[in-house]
Amino acid sequence: MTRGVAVEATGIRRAFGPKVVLAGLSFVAAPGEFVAVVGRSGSGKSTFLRLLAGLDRPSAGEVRIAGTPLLGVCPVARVVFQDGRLLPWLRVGPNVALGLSGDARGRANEMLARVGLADRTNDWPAVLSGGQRQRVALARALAGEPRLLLLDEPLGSLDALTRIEMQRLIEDLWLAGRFTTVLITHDVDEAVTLADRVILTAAGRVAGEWPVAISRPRRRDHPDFGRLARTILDAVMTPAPPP
Ligand SMILES: Nc1ncnc2c1ncn2[C@@H]1O[C@H](COP(=O)(O)OP(=O)(O)OP(=O)(O)O)[C@@H](O)[C@H]1O
Repeated sequence: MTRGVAVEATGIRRAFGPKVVLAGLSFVAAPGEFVAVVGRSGSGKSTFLRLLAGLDRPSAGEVRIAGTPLLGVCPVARVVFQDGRLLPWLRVGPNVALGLSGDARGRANEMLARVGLADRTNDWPAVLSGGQRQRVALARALAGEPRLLLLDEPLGSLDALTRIEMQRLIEDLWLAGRFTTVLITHDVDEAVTLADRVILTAAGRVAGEWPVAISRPRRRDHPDFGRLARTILDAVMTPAPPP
């Protein structure tokens, strides 16, 4: 059973003063789908994610979550940012439980165990490694039982090995929870490893789209993997006209 919601963005335009960042972007994700977003730096990926989270409003166009127009902060979405954004004055356990009430607090410990950090609940964020901090951020997002998980380069600051471990963890958690997931990444291999579908943003729109039909867990030495990753990378590198 999927817990994920349908996501629909139609004709999204977002300008900051004269600067047009999104120029009529349209996007659909099915309930429980895992979509990765790649694109050059500055192509509007984070802006798009913030709009899906309801942390920002489009200048024109509409976002619908589970068929309902999004008018404020999306109540069923949780976001994980690159730096984790843990509160330094709260220990790990309270960071994960933040915003949860009553019975839901038990889930904080459960999620810490799921990300392998059950024994770190009394530690301060400052003593954790970068990978551990991102695990805590993931646990915090998942403790809120999101039906839409929005990941903005969550593994961008991690070393290569930790990154691969975290990719496996994200895939396992997603397979177990089947929340709809949108992952922004600069790493095309990461996108092809994790996503059901990869989209490319350029010139303020979705400029390319590739379903990933390789069975999970995916191996990078699979012949289709390298072929698809090269095709996507070539598209990312192709210069786009301004929006
Ligand atoms: N609040 C804002 N005010 C003005 N300009 C903004 C604002 N937010 C984003 N921008 C601009 O919009 C453009 C797209 O930014 P955004 O962060 O969405 O891109 P991105 O694709 O996520 O980039 P990166 O991959 O480098 O994180 C950039 O040129 C950025 O400077």
